[in-house]
Amino acid sequence: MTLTASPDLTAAGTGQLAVNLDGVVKRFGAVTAVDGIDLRIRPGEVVALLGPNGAGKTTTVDMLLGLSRPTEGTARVYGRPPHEAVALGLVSAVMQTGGLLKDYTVEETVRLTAALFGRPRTAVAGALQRAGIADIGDRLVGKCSGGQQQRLRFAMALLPDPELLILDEPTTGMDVGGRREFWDAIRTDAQGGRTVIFATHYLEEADAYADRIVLVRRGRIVADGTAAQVKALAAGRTVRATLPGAELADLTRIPGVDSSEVRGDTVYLHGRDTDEIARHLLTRTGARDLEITSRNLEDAFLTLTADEETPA
Ligand SMILES: Nc1ncnc2c1ncn2[C@@H]1O[C@H](COP(=O)(O)OP(=O)(O)OP(=O)(O)O)[C@@H](O)[C@H]1O
Repeated sequence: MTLTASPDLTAAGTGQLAVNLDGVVKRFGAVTAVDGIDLRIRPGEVVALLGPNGAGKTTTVDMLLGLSRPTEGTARVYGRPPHEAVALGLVSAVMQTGGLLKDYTVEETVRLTAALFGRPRTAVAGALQRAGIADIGDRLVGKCSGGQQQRLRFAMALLPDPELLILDEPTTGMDVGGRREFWDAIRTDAQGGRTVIFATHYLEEADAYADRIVLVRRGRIVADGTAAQVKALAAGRTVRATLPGAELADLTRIPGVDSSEVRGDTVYLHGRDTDEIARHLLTRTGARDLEITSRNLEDAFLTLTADEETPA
């Protein structure tokens, strides 16, 4: 199955860039984890990298954090190679696990981190406050919930006052309440202008907390737009028709088509104005047996990110 995102959703803006990935490919031996990603993120954007397991999200995040280098292409963060941006404190990360000692209190943990990285003590109270954990400063880390531990990692990441915060699937395993409190803290902080990139496979999380959703499948971007644009793309309908010998490239050019798919003699055309698509098919092509169906957000996400072998 092949799907194409509508061109207006893939257009990148101009201006000073927080992140600039240009033709980035990452291979691990025979495995191509990232297969040609171009991504431009402006300062202050809150961006979700959304995709199923194995889509290449963590590999992309690792390159943005300078933990690995692209096999091809270039990665720049605030105009610099990522490892330099990290060393300068321009970027920090909230990872999913690790890095916490359970016998320290919340506040001691942040103080210790500040001391280790030469951050001023005055930054500690502010970081606890911004992460929404100032009231549990004397709680032992081992007694904190999963959500509180993530907000503690968030507080630690805030110490250098980074321009860009990167979160790799930060709420995996958290309950609904913990996730909400965690994201409320991130959102409130981002209102101050910090750039935030988070990887997730929770569609609702991307929808609720990102200004922009970048859908990744098999190491490629398959859709890129504001949450509202991707939602509109996802909220469209599908025209199914029998059209032997159809070429994907021709289908994608039909007015109103956002994405298309060919399976044998059957074509699937997805778009917002399915009447227009149906009219075109009936008047300009030999299509027959038309059927129009609605898709919900979840279906659309699965379709956009499904593997080639998986029927949509
Ligand atoms: N160090 C590595 N060596 C070999 N293959 C790797 C390595 N790291 C990642 N991969 C492969 O690259 C692909 C992308 O993996 P990646 O972890 O980036 O995906 P992801 O979107 O973050 O998935 P998940 O949601 O499961 O974390 C997968 O097929 C994975 O098995």
